[in-house]
Amino acid sequence: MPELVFFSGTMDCGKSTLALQIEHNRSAQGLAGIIFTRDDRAGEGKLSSRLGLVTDAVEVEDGADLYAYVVDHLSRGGRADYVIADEAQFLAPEQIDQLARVVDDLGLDVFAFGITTDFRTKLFPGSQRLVELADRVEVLQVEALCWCGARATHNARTIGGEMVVEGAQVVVGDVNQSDTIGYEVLCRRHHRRRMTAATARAAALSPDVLPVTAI
Ligand SMILES: Nc1ncnc2c1ncn2[C@@H]1O[C@H](COP(=O)(O)OP(=O)(O)O)[C@@H](O)[C@H]1O
Ligand SMILES: Cc1cn([C@H]2C[C@H](O)[C@@H](COP(=O)(O)O)O2)c(=O)[nH]c1=O
Repeated sequence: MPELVFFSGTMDCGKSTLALQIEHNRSAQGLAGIIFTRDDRAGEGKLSSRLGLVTDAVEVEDGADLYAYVVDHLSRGGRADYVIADEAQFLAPEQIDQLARVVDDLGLDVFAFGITTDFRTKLFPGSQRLVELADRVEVLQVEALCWCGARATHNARTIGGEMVVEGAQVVVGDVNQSDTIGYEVLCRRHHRRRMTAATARAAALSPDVLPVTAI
């Protein structure tokens, strides 16, 4: 049975790498896929992983109908055995419905990859719709880690290493950006306390927390 699968996790947990591996393994067996993406850090029409691999993809624009795109591709004699959608958190809920229709009406597997929640721990609308519609939600096995060593479950947005909690939901960016707007994955405890690696380091060095020696 064809399925709509949502592979979800924090930033930097290997989602795009897995998308590229699924693409590689299927195309190595002579299957053809359509790859959708939106706002990848590598630029328009790219699906990229931090391991250095990148492939071309169809950039999804506002209002694009993904079901119509696949039907049009097939009716022009193109081949499609499966569909991959990376950065799926940026898709509109209607576009997730269109992907579900690709599964149900065209009989193709759809593999969607994305982060579930934003820097304020709120669901992205596209991810919410995926959780609502997917046949399966798979959490990636590679654990991204918080600076404290615990499993990272949340995404923090940072400016100069300090966590911010206000701003637009969508700001394309990367982890390990200390000077500009960046992101850091944290465990819930440290996300709640707004404690990033930089602020934890600063607190550890602060004279307020140095041990007091009796004179
Ligand atoms: N230099 C490296 N050597 C080995 N693994 C790396 C390296 N850089 C990144 N990775 C792996 O790649 C993962 C990020 O993969 P990526 O597919 O870009 O993540 P996502 O799409 O979930 O944001 C990291 O969690 C890490 O496991
Ligand atoms: C938490 C959060 C992230 N983003 C952006 C930042 C990146 O461009 C992508 C996630 O990409 P990845 O391949 O999973 O690392 O999402 C955002 O726009 N808003 C947020 O709150």
